Amino acid sequence: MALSLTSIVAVLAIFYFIYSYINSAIAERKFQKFARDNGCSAPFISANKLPWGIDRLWIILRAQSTGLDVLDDLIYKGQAAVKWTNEGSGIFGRKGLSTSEPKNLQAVLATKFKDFEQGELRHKQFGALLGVNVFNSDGPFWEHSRAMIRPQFSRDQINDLDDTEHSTQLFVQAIPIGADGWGELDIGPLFYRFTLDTATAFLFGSSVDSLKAALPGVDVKQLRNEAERFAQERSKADVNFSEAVSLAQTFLANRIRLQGLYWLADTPAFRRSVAYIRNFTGYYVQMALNATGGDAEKGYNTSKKYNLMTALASECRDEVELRDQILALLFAGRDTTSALLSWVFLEIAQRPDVQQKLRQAVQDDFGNDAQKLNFATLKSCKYLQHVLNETLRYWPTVPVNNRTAVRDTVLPVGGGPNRDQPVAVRKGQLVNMMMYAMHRRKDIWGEDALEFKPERWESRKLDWAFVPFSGGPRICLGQQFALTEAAYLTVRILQTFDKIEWAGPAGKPRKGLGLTLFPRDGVRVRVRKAVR
Ligand code: HEM
Repeated sequence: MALSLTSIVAVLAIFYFIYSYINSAIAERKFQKFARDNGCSAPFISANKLPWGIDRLWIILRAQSTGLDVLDDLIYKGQAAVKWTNEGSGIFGRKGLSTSEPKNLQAVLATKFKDFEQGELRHKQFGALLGVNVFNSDGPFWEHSRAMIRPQFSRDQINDLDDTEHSTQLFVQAIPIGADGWGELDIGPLFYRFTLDTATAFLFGSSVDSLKAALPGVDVKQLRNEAERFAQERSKADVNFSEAVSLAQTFLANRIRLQGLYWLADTPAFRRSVAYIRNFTGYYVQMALNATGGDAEKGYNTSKKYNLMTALASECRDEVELRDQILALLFAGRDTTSALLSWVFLEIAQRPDVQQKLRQAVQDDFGNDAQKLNFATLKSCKYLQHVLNETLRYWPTVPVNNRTAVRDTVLPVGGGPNRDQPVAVRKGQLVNMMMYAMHRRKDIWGEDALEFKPERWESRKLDWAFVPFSGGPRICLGQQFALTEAAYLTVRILQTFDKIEWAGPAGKPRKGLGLTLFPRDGVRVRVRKAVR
């Protein structure tokens, strides 16, 4: 008797399930043996109420409307309750290990670097805009990218602060000051413009000067430069570069939140922004390729001072790769640095004691002189550095991060009832690194861990409990660039305004979580121009 098609499919399905079951049972036995051989103990397992972590995803997605503080109420308290390491079935059933242990972060990021990678998901989440680049690749392509880009972040390039001063002056002009010498504004959006302008000057050789659009009485359309007109024509997006970047950034953040369903965050507006940004950047890439290929007729000013695009163009002739590498740097650097500045000024405005001490340090080291500011002098201004460090501890702009294990491996702590035993990690397992929680642990930072206190840095050395820029071979490439820009602008603002008062909502600041952690209600301040 011939079997029907349905019966054949059913038999095959049963065989497939049996095969998968046996396979995973064998893999689990192998993994358990691996764990035993390496002296590992089981991690604390957190159970979800609904399958595949749907309840958790739902809570996170609704956080804005319910007022839940994901970092404090869910992550910090959750990590404290499980003694800083646990395993949970992540969103859509992917088992993840979450940890706020310095030793584990050190292992993932440095000592066991080869056992982990960014993983496929990250490539897909960012790929729609950024293609493949230093930020979202692994293996040989990442090594090649990093080796090519790293020398361009040398101290000499960072020390060229002419463009930074140019943007600082626009920044100050964009602050409306009344006849009484006072002005009130949300200073946060200006930080976004500032970091976009200084980053584009460094990367493209020419700042997009988005701060000009914030000056009083300016016709924004008149400001569009050639690259913007070029991008607009081709992408049919009626935006400028800064608007396109903001929109794309929001979509990228949503793609991260949606995890495996990242592809849902996609609309025609997002695609138009992507096309705009790629064309805009492509315009500069073409000029850099022409310039470095000796085609002077194309009009690129080769005598212009250093810029990263031209430097990279002499090593990489692939137009698309060059574009994606530059874009990755821009996206990795803009929001992170502006979020840092936003938190610094939120704290300075809310804490007159910190402001007073910082102002004194600035006066002592620099007076009112912009000429004295450079990489070395900014670094040696101790209290300024303490304020920056404390801001990055208390408000880490990248509050959580993750890696995927590429083989069965072991992390030094987190197993057993006291979480002090090694813990085994499966190949393919996600390890979530909870920097925000780790930066606020009382057993590491003291009873005052939940206070903003720059003075703690007088006696503290940098170690793996403090990783705002990550660590190991993939440590942030722009760390010194970002710290120099942030320190420079902070000093110049304090030289220009002698009082900064908080004018935003009272109480605990609400957090915004996009690609970075930022003050959700902005940074509303009242400032008084210093009289000289
Ligand atoms: C306060 C400012 C900044 C913070 C807090 C910050 C933080 C970080 C963190 C945590 C990572 C690790 C990401 C990961 O491995 O998953 C990273 C990587 C990176 N950052 Fe930054 N960043 C900042 C500014 C910048 C700037 C200004 C640039 C460039 C202009 C930049 C370029 C990069 C690049 C290229 C990577 C990838 C490095 C690699 O994977 O080899 N960052 N950053």
